[in-house]
Amino acid sequence: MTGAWTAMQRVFEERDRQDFDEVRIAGLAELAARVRELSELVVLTRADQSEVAVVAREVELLTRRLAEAGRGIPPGAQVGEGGIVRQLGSPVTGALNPLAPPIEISVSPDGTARSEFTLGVLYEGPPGFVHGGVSAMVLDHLSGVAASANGTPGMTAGLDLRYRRPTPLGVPLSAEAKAVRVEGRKTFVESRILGPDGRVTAEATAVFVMPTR
Ligand SMILES: CCCCCCCC(=O)SCCNC(=O)CCNC(=O)[C@H](O)C(C)(C)COP(=O)(O)OP(=O)(O)OC[C@H]1O[C@@H](n2cnc3c(N)ncnc32)[C@H](O)[C@@H]1OP(=O)(O)O
Repeated sequence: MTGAWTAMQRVFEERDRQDFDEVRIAGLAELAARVRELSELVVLTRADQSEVAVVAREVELLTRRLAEAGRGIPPGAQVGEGGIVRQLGSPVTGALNPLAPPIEISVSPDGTARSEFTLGVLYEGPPGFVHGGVSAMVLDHLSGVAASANGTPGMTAGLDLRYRRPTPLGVPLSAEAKAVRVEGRKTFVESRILGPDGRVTAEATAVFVMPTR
């Protein structure tokens, strides 16, 4: 293990030492889900201006209420089926992060990381379609899980994306990633997102490098 990697592991360990039992995690996941719904309605609401102002004030009061309990450090991780590490605050998979869709990932015995998910209006790029940066985020993360599942984790050093066709919003998508080659500290991972018709919408080749410093 190297300096930067060891430092990151230490941060993870410190976060994992926090008292986040299953009940607390479930409670915070529920709160995150409600905030996610609220966020979507902020984009979609047809409420008039005065109602919007009242709701904004109420949300401000709720935020203050949580702030009164003080700020801690982000939550740690859960180890799920197949040893998959899921950071609870991740912007991709984190059940406790309202910005995360959040997507669920499983890893099959051959090391393929897979996910099925739907991305709503909060992730829109071109009207009716997923933002390209969001697709990149999903593929980066899924590829990282595949590299870890291969026993060769690392930091994303490169992500080469090809957007084949627009990725539709609000319909079931699937994605998969698999490590295809390891060269010293480098792990190459291929990944793709498929639309509901099974056609590839975006694909990527990522290289993960285990830091030396
Ligand atoms: C389970 C959780 C999943 C989470 C998934 C999400 C992952 C992330 O978001 S990680 C965050 C984004 N990435 C980063 O912040 C990384 C920032 N960069 C770094 O820390 C460093 O540049 C790092 C560690 C990638 C490489 O550093 P360092 O070890 O000094 O690299 P360096 O010595 O230049 O290169 C190592 C090798 O990789 C190769 N390499 C570097 N970049 C690339 C690239 N883009 N493509 C191909 N090869 C590359 C080099 O050519 C070199 O090859 P060789 O050993 O054959 O000469």
